[in-house]
Formats: sequence, structure tokens, C-alpha cells
Amino acid sequence: MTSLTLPAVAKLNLFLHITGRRSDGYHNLQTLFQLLNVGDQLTFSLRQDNMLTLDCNDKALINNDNLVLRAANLLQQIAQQQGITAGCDIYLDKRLPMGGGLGGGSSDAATTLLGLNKLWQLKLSTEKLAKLGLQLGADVPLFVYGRTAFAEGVGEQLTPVDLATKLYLIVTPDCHVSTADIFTHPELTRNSTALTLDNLMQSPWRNDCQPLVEKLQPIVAKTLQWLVEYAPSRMTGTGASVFAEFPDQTSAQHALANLPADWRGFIAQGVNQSPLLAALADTE
Ligand SMILES: C[C@@](CO)(OP(=O)(O)O)[C@H](O)COP(=O)(O)OP(=O)(O)OC[C@H]1O[C@@H](n2ccc(N)nc2=O)[C@H](O)[C@@H]1O
Ligand SMILES: Nc1ncnc2c1ncn2[C@@H]1O[C@H](COP(=O)(O)OP(=O)(O)O)[C@@H](O)[C@H]1O
Repeated sequence: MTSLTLPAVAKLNLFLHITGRRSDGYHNLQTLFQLLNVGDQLTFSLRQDNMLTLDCNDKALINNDNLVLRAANLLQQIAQQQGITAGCDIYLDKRLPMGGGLGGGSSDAATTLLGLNKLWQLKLSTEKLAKLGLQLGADVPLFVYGRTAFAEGVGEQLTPVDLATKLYLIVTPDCHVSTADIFTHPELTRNSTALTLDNLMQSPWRNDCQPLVEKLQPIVAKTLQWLVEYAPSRMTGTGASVFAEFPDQTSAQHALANLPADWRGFIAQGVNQSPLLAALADTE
């Protein structure tokens, strides 16, 4: 095999409850990660030398801080310890809004770890790849395992759950929310009562970051006010994207058609298993 094309799907946080702050400043949280069927796409082309290159439809993303290159570098160090010398030309087709709480960068990193593990025939376990991924971001293990899941800790303790798959309209307001700024803000709710797996589905769901982000970025509150007229709506992650859950295509399309002209939105279906797992299995 000399080349591989794989998806890197988005996620929603159907709820996000912050249950405490750790001594290292990170926060313990509980969240329900819903994987979606929409995302970026990556193509990996094997190189015999040890060069790693990145090309992308968004030229601003071609730099060494890109999580794709960071993931590739991390994995290449392990490959070299195994005596394997190989490189890769990587093309990232960026389709997801960035910095919007949809996890696109983390998902790109996970797809890179899994894709290069296959292309370089490293045979690393999913557990090992998830551990490596956690060094790159709290959401990377979710995308490595590729299962819709209830998560605890900083988001790395994952319990897969099968949810009724719904349609979502996702709208990304034109503003920037820094994850670090939200987690260091004095007004953030940090004392939510922990749920258990048993009472997960019965308990009311919220996003503890949402009131703060609505206050700091009024455009987020305005977008939610618009969306909630169509269906129950919430913010994902630390924002700024918001989503509404619809029972069918027709009602989701109706809301999308009425989206103000200068707003960005798309429809996606919830999936219990990432299309990445099926795409990788197809290469066996
Ligand atoms: C909170 C979530 C929920 O999905 O938000 P989104 O990024 O999706 O919006 C994620 O876990 C975020 O993951 P990620 O964006 O990878 O965050 P990281 O790079 O690991 O951390 C960025 C910064 O956020 C803070 N942080 C992050 C996660 C966490 N559980 N507690 C924290 O306090 C830390 O200050 C850290 O320096
Ligand atoms: N491959 C990538 N795709 C998107 N963003 C990336 C990537 N690599 C690094 N980044 C950086 O990570 C930030 C957060 O990206 P993203 O995962 O899209 O958002 P979020 O963590 O809010 O879900 C971006 O603003 C960008 O600076």
C-alpha cells in the first residue's frame, strides 16, 4: 500500500458538565461526545525517505503547529525506534469550521495517527495510539477509538454508548472563543454534580461553558435565540458552534434554508461509529 485517503469527522458535545478543577489547572469534566458523519479528509502518500510534508486547501494551515504534522512527527519517532524509516506527503482537505468546538484539529490528528500506523505498518494498538494522541489534545483519544462515547477525566476516559442517531443543524457564529480563556475565567461553573452512566439519559443536559460564552460573545447568544425557534439547541465544547437536533431531513433543511445569508451552517447525522473505522477496515 502506498497511499490512503481517510475521513476525519467532527463531534458535538451533547452535554458538557464541569465537575472540578485539578491541581495542574486542567478541569475534570463529563461530556457526551456524539460523532458526526461530516468532516475533513486526509490523503497520505508514502515516501521512502523520512520527509514529512503537508499541503492543504487552506494555505494558512500549512505550518509545523498543525496537529497533522505534530501527530506525524510523534508517530515517526516511534517508527524510528522500531527501525522503520519512512516519510509521508499528507494532503488535508479542510472542510470543518476551525476553533468552533467541533474537534476538527483533534480529529485530523487522530486520523493521521491511525493512517500512518497503517501505511508504515507499525501495528501499534489503539490504546497506544490514544495515549500518544492525548499528548496532542484532550479530544484526540475520542477520535482514535472512533465511538460515540460518555467521557470523564479531561475527556480521555471513554465509555462507548449507542445513541439514537439524530440529525443536527450546526451553526458557527463568526467569532473566536479561546478554550484556555474559558477554562481560566473566574465565572466558569466548575461544581456540577457528577452523573453516573445509569442516570445519564434521564438527567437534564447543559453545557457549563455556554452561559459564560454567551456573555463574552453576544453573537453566540443571538445565534442560539435564532436556532431555538426551530428545535432544542445548545453550544458544543467551548464554542462558538451551536447545534439543534431535528427528527428528520425536511425539518433540518427548512431551518438551514432560513439561515441568515452571512451565517455558516451545515447539516450532519449523528453516528455511533466513526466512518474512519470502516474506511480503515476496507484497507485490510
Ligand atoms: C473542553 C473541550 C470539549 O470537547 O472543548 P473543545 O475544544 O471541543 O471546544 C475539549 O476537551 C478541549 O480540548 P482541546 O481543545 O484539545 O484542549 P487542550 O488543547 O487539551 O487544552 C486547551 C486549554 O484548555 C484548558 N482545559 C482543557 C481541557 C480540560 N479538560 N480542562 C482545561 O482546563 C487548559 O487551560 C488547556 O491549556
Ligand atoms: N489540522 C487542524 N485543523 C484545525 N485547526 C488546527 C489544526 N491544527 C492545529 N489547529 C489549531 O487548533 C485550533 C482549534 O482547532 P479545532 O480542532 O478546529 O477547534 P476546537 O478545538 O474548538 O474543536 C485552531 O484554531 C488552529 O489554530
